[in-house]
Amino acid sequence: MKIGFIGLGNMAKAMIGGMLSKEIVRKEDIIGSAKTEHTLDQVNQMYGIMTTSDNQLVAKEADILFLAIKPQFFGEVLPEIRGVLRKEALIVSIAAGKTIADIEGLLSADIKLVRCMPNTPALVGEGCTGACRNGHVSDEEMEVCMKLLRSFGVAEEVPERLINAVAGVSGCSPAYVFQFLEALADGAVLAGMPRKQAYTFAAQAVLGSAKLMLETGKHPGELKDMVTSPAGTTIEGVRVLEEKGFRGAVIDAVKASVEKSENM
Ligand SMILES: NC(=O)C1=CN([C@@H]2O[C@H](COP(=O)(O)OP(=O)(O)OC[C@H]3O[C@@H](n4cnc5c(N)ncnc54)[C@H](O)[C@@H]3O)[C@@H](O)[C@H]2O)C=CC1
Ligand SMILES: O=C(O)[C@@H]1CCC=N1
Repeated sequence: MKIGFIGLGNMAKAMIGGMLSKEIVRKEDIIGSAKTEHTLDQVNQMYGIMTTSDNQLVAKEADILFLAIKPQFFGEVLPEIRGVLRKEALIVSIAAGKTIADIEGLLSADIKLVRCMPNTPALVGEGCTGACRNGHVSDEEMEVCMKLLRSFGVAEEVPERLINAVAGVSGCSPAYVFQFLEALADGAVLAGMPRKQAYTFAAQAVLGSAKLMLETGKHPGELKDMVTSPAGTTIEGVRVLEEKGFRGAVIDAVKASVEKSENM
């Protein structure tokens, strides 16, 4: 099975890195195209996959073709590959904001199409992907696609109406988490900790908290209460975050991302 990537940017590299590390596909089975020589050389050297500037070659070869370009370039790139796609190929778009109807409109209503929303932790096998499909993708074909998406993390099928919510909660949120991590570490630096150590402690605290929630299945409020001793140190910090509108700000950030996806 040949896997094609049109676009070899941050998200494609994370997915390819994740797929190869799980040995779900071999590097010989991946071919990718991008715009600049620099990217083509870089990705070829990083992963040993075949790279080319020829989008049509990738589209012709791929059994599963990932559209990993920015949504703004769909109008330019999709008409370029429309004529060479194989009828049985599965097209998988990872673009924010581009609906199944948009993509069918640019390619053909007859294509087998999956629209998904991954995230960059795919690079370390901890991605999170929501995926939906059009009516031409059979259960068996979807399972093959989901297996590929699961090679770099959690992947679940969702109705298309929830794809923008997936973008908000997991596609975009690594950026919010990194903002939080940077700030958390700054707080530790303010208290005298060396910066490198502060990043390790901040990241491990977030990793451990996420794992604790996933593995215990406990409500986040209950887990918060387990940290928060009466008249203790944590409640002081919790009070400040509530005063500053931390939770409202996070909800608004997700809402803004969802709305941007809707209006792209
Ligand atoms: N970065 C992220 O965290 C996530 C990105 N996405 C989606 O992934 C897609 C790609 O995003 P990024 O990887 O962040 O962008 P990027 O800017 O890092 O990569 C885009 C790639 O497309 C290539 N490209 C540009 N024009 C091209 C053309 N005409 N033909 C072939 N290749 C061309 C560029 O050379 C580059 O390799 C977007 O549609 C985005 O919505 C989805 C989920 C998360
Ligand atoms: O910012 C973006 O548009 C992309 C899509 C989801 C995450 N990054």
